Amino acid sequence: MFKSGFISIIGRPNVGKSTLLNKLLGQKVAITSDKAQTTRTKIHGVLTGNEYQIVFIDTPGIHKPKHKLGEAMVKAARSSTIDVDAIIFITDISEPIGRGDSFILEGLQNRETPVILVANKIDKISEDLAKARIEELRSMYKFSDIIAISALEGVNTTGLVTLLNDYLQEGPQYYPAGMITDQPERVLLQEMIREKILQLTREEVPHGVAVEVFQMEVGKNGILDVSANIYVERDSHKGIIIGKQGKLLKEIGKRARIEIEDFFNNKVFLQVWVKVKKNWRDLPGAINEFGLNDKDQ
Ligand SMILES: Nc1nc2c(ncn2[C@@H]2O[C@H](COP(=O)(O)OP(=O)(O)OP(=O)(O)O)[C@@H](O)[C@H]2O)c(=O)[nH]1
Repeated sequence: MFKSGFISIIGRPNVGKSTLLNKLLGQKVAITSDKAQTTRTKIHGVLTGNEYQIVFIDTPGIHKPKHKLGEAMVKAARSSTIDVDAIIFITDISEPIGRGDSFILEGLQNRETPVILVANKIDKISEDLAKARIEELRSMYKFSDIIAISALEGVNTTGLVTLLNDYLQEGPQYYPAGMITDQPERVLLQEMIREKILQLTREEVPHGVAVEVFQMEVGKNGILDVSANIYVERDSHKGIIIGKQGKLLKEIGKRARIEIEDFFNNKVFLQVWVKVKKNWRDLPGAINEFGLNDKDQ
């Protein structure tokens, strides 16, 4: 009997949702960073075994939105919990349980969908402390299962897949076996470039960055030509991203090119430009244009 199902991964920003998804799939489909609010849209990741298929939905971290983009992100995360077979509520167990966690759990009360507590980052704290925090969480919600893992180090992640199999139902294979994400290649490239910006800049800048790949074609010489615009919200941010004598932009381009070459197994010529689009995170038009609206709503 073939089993399948949809499982949504939700939690506060920065708890490790995307890291978990990538680990479960054995391939990077969602970018990660040490900055909160890295993921901006819902991302489907597909795990296919001999007898099962799990479609994971990675979501933006649930937070108090400060602009229209934030509102769209939280809406995307919330809508992902509807019509799924199970919800993974993932938390960073190395940090004290805070208002952010209880806020999400309150929103999940009275749901019929089972909620699995995934206590992540156990590599960072003692077992006793992890146990105490898990107990505290258990008193806040009636979880259908609880598992402690390290998404980064892959501790207990296969155990999680085994556990998730119990939540699947007899059903079709929704995606072909070799497909691991529904994101178009263009979007993957945009995200790869944005990840490098997140890695190389500090708090204020990366949140206001959007990347648009507007050209992607293999030239006669066999090299893949990729051209992209990086949009920032302020002139000062443009200067930061370009860096002294263009150094930072060069490094962003270099790191992104290496990853894109690796992804396509092809030589790549990457060109990037930095443009200012004032306060785009509050412009519904720009959010639509960058594909950041929640399409299911
Ligand atoms: N030590 C440790 N770090 C982890 C673990 N899982 C994730 N991280 C780190 O936590 C940070 C956030 O990880 P992400 O996967 O981007 O978190 P996210 O929940 O998807 O974040 P948003 O997109 O902002 O909602 C990154 O620096 C990860 O490397 C873990 O199990 N152990």
